[in-house]
Amino acid sequence: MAPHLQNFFAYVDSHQEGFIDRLRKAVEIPSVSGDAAYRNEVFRMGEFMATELKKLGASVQKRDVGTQVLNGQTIQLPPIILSTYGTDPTKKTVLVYGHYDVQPALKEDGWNTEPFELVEDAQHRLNGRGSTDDKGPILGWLNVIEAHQYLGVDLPVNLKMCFEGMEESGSEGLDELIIAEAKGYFADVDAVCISDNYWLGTKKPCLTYGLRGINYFLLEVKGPSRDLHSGVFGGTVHEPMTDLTLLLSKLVTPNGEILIPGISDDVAVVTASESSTYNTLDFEIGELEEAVGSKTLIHNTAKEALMHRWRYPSLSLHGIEGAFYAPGEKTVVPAKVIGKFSIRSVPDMDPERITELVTHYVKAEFAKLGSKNTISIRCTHGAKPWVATPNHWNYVAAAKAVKHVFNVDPDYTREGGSIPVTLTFQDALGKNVLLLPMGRGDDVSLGWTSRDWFPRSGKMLTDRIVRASPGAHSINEKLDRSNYIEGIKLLGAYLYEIAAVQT
Ligand SMILES: C[C@H](N)C(=O)N[C@@H](Cc1c[nH]cn1)C(=O)O
Ligand SMILES: [Zn+2]
Ligand SMILES: [Zn+2]
Repeated sequence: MAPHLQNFFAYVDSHQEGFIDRLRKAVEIPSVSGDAAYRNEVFRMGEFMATELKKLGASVQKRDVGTQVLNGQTIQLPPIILSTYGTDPTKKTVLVYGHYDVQPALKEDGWNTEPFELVEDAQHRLNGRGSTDDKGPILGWLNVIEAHQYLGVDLPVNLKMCFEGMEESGSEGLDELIIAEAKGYFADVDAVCISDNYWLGTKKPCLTYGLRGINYFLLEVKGPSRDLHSGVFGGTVHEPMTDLTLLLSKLVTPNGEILIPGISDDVAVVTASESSTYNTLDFEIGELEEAVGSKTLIHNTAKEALMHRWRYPSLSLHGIEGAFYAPGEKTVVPAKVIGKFSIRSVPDMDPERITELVTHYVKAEFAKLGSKNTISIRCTHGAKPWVATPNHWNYVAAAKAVKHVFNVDPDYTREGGSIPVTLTFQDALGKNVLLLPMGRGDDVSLGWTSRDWFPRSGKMLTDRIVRASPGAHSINEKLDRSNYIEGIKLLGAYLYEIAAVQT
């Protein structure tokens, strides 16, 4: 290995605590983008990123992208941070993207530790909301810059950084900014790297070349003007919950088959070459069971399961706002309920077509009920699916970096989640996009959001939590210390390989 990389790796190894401290400060800011009550915290996190970048000597622009309506209020969108480190025209320019907002988290959801405190446990897991998604990875880039400054070595490439505070809530404002700046701020970008996903399993690194899209729906059923007593009014009114649960049951079968006519018409057919890519993956069905924390998988083989995670659409029911869920036996008839569900889409599905099909179907099914309640359905945010060809020099460089750090060749994976901006970068800038994950597959496995699932049994709740896997959007999100530290090395090594690779 080249001496500059050896020195860089040694520096990272011996400065772990400082890097963890930076992550600790970031996790302590509850930058939840999906709740208006936390909007100041998202701004505070944006300020934290800007300050850290300026301290490292990077130039920083905080771009205001306007307002949004959330929880019935019009509120300011958090800034998009555009930062530049190095402007040497003889070097390649790499654009890195990540997000500084997080999913919601409450201790009473079943977290073992305070979600907005970074707590290292006996297995050297750094627990805390945003540790892996996506504060650890974005700070990884800053740590790479800091290490080079201390070593007195220039970065081998110019870095452009784009950090947003709305990724978990539809990336509002970002597409427009990228399109507007494609020939401006982003004009000299040679390749794009996003570290905001996870290894397939827990041991082997991967490079990711595909994501599913998402259409998120709110289905509201309204009836009485106020909540009612079921003893007084039960049997006399059309109950919104009855209508809603029936409609939700018409969306998907327990085997995951989506019931909306026409929804799968545009799904790309599996070619023989695509099918063969699943045969070489280092992944067992048992790993998925372990990640899920139960033996409740729909499919029997790893190949089938991964295909349904990566390249077929899925429909998930997320929750019902307005429904009674607290402990106790309240005999309420909720007056208005909002069902929440989303469809993960794949090539060649189109978000607008999906919304059309869903809206038409839900309204037609509602009409069959003969209910006098009213419904409204809307898609709150959408993202298109994305697939790249992983033989580009961007991927070649990343594979070499993986080899330097982990001494293995990476797996090539797709991902079931969504990062709305990926396709925009690819299309608007016309550049290759690589996903280079830092965290492990079990950072993201869904643990039980126990408050909703086991609302009435404290005992059962505890039993479940003990067995639950950690989760990026669920309880006990974590980033293993070694993934953070080796991940910093990986990001740095990637920049060296980008500088060296033939284009
Ligand atoms: C893969 C990425 N780290 C992620 O978690 N993306 C989210 C994006 C999203 C969309 N609606 C809400 N969040 C995801 O795939 O759920
Ligand atoms: Zn993320
Ligand atoms: Zn996320």
